[in-house]
Amino acid sequence: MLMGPISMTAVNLLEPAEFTRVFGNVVELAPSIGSVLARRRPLKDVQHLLTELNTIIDGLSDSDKVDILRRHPDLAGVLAEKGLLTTESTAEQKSAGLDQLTEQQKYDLQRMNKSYRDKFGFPFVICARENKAVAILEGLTTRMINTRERELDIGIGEVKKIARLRVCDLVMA
Ligand SMILES: NC(=O)N[C@H]1NC(=O)NC1=O
Repeated sequence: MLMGPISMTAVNLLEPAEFTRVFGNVVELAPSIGSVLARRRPLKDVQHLLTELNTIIDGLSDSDKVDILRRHPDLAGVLAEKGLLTTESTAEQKSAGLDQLTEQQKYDLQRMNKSYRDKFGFPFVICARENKAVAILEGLTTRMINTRERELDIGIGEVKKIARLRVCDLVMA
């Protein structure tokens, strides 16, 4: 069991299965991304790791990108209410103050999340650690009017931001 951030030297030495275990959730519930990343080693530094990770994500087909978005839990959704989020997502949603919403805010967010999913066929994804609850509610309203193609792009951009912060928690700078 690894405790705390690890050095890049250690990252490069991890057995493939161990690497996938450690990096298997930098993209939410997408361990296959971790496995592909394992094969891109040796990695010079954190920046190199992040560049490779972004290249892997950019190289996915549109349908695989949609699949990645669909692995993300709704913000302040049913899974959050039931305490069934991943450890990472729990901390992220908390950092945005999504565990402190008023009943009205929670209702609004859940209703808008549903409209968004109905329109685009994938959930609204935003990097919660870079946004507070009010900004998330505003972002959802603004992004709702975009095209599906644009939202796939923005959503994947947010996945990369989430992944970057998760990587920074795992690896020493
Ligand atoms: N729907 C959505 O954006 N979920 C995510 N965002 C984030 O920062 N962590 C998540 O799980």
